[in-house]
Amino acid sequence: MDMDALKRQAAARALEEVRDGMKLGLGTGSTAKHFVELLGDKVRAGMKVIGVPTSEATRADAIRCGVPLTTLDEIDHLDLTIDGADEIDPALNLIKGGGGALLREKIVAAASDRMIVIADDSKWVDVLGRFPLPVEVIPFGLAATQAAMARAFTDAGVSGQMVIRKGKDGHAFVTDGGHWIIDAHLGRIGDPPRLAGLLSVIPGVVEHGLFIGLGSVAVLAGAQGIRVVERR
Ligand SMILES: O=C(CO)[C@H](O)[C@H](O)COP(=O)(O)O
Repeated sequence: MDMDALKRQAAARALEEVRDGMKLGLGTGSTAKHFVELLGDKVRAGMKVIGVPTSEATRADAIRCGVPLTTLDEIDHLDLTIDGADEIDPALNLIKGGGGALLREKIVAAASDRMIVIADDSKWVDVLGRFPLPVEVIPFGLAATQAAMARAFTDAGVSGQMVIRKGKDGHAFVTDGGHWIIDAHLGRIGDPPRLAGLLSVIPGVVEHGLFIGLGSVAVLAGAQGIRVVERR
């Protein structure tokens, strides 16, 4: 089975957790897009839900699929967020931000009672860090921010190249919030909560892609079927 079919299976399994009347966080990326499409089918069949999109891309998808939307200005709390991830470890720590939406994704996940992470099982890893860690930064003072990030990496026992993400036009990729992303190629992140804490206090860092304690359940689709892993 191809990867895209696995992503859709994970999305379909997560949809079983959605109940009438729920306020939902809608993730970003190819797996989350499947979820939004399947949710649109349910809405057309009469299900009443309302969603908060985590990116302009997801907003457009949700509108196309007929999913009613609101914002975290109008409501301050969500029942459930369903989102993809770039890596998931056994503690359900995540690396997110491959699609550049990590800031809104984290705000939405943090406003939710539960977060279901949907993925094909290639995203499951023993230790986070093979996927470059996205860090959303303010362009002002970039060299100083990168120097502070390098010190944080040393303190957390990791190291690696920092690459400013480029868009298709060859210029710096700009997030929905107007910031840039540095992809940090760290290899193995032995203590993700420690690194998360060290990055969070750097002034030029808007947010980082380590999601610690936010994922409640992971739904992983693989050749052998679907595995549901709950955070202990
Ligand atoms: O964090 C994300 C976007 O910022 C995505 O959830 C992550 O990149 C996974 O994407 P995909 O489902 O396309 O593999």
